[in-house]
Amino acid sequence: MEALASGVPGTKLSGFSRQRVEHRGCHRAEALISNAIRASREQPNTYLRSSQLSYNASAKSVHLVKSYMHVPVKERKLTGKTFYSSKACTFDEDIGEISSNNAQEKVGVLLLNLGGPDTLEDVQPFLFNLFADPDIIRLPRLFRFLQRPLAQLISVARAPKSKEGYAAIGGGSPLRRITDEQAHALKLALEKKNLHANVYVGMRYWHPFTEEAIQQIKKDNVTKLVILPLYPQFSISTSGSSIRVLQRIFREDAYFEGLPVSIIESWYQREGYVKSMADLIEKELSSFLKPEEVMIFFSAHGVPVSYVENAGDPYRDQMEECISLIMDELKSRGINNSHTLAYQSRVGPVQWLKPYTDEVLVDLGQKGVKSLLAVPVSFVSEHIETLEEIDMEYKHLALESGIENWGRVPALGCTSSFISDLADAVLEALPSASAVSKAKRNSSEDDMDPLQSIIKLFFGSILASVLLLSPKLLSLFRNNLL
Ligand SMILES: C=CC1=C(C)c2cc3[nH]c(cc4nc(cc5[nH]c(cc1n2)c(C)c5CCC(=O)O)C(CCC(=O)O)=C4C)c(C)c3C=C
Ligand SMILES: [Fe+2]
Repeated sequence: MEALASGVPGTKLSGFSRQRVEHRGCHRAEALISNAIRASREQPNTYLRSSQLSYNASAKSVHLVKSYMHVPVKERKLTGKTFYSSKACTFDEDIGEISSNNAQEKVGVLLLNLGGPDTLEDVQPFLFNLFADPDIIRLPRLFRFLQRPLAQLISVARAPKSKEGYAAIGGGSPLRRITDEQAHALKLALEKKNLHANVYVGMRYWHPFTEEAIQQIKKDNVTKLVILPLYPQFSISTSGSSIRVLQRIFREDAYFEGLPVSIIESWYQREGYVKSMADLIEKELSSFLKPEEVMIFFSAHGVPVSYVENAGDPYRDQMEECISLIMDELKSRGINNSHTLAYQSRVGPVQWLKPYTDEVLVDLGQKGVKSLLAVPVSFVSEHIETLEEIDMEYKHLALESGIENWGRVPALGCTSSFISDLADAVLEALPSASAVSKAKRNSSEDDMDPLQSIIKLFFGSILASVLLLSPKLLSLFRNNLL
């Protein structure tokens, strides 16, 4: 192996990711290096840290290893685990022919998603799974043993309200069907691009569970795996939670420990995604009588403020960056509508990201906005929060508040430009697949001595009883706020 070029200095940065691009034939070696340098300069917030190009004479291939860093849009003090703040960066350069899989290689793509109840009977157990997730209800370590009893309590209390919502959209979530369709479309798109891969679906809170998909991947003897969460932006509560489940499984299974894996943590910044969103918005705007007067209303799923401000969740930064990329794309097409971003679907009594969608709608109506186009932006399938919350609740509220013309952009679903871009993301991620090293256990609780555990349990139980029987909590149940 002969090194051809290396080294580009970086600047003050806060995390880095590595991408390996394989290119057949060495005639474009110099061009690739200069492209990489140019691309790193053109990528906002991204800097090429180093690059190394080597030529393998026997394989007749050139390897370009690019290490580059990402600086978050706004510097925030991250007190949480830095694991959550990194993201896989990709260049939109033409990397030439990507090697299609050889005979022994079995590529798998695992799509991660939230999952939803198939029937009304599934609603309460689905909610239990959701609230039992420590990435959804983040209890202090001392109270972790309360996670499941609390999940039981909250899921039973919330089920009637959730059931009404699912009943209004046909008696269950469409998420499983749509995600299966996306998986099928992605498999076809990959085949078109010369990659034969099995595409699996792993849901976090309902069937088919991530654990089921993982068993199938092992059965199929997959030799390289790309993990693709179907959330454009990363949040601790969505992609982070699913990746945490995978990390636990991988740690405990020798097969997965040795399996080359590549995780695409977020992809809201991909040109294909941004353009596909802009296409949908442009099309929907044209259905208004006076398209130029329509306000584009991005409605993102909220998360509690504490995720962003205390736990280092990059979600809000990524969401803001995503909106500005979509608006830039629209501007480049001569579409200069006004726009705004608000957060929907808050649950429970804590503070969530603001401004809240319902409050902004009322405000805009009062200020005299007459035409509004709602754009769901955290998720790429139709689901309860688009079909019920936006199309029914928010539409009703908007019309009541003085907005006269209402429209809603559909979710991307199986839009071909979008699926084709996801396929490109998979192809670009494949070369960097590497075995997941055995993560160090960092839970001091696992190593706690038995006496310490008993003391914690004792005081924890007293506090828990006080908490659970507190008038505030009981009134929340009565008022159906949970
Ligand atoms: C209680 C905390 C919740 C956080 C944090 C949260 C983050 C979050 N969720 C999505 C996407 C979806 N959530 C969906 C349903 C749903 N989510 C919560 C709670 C939190 N979500 C609940 C209680 C429910 C159930 C429905 C309800 O009772 O309101 C779904 C819908 C699935 C479906 O069945 O159609 C999606 C999708 C994102 C993107 C996100 C953080 C960024
Ligand atoms: Fe949610």
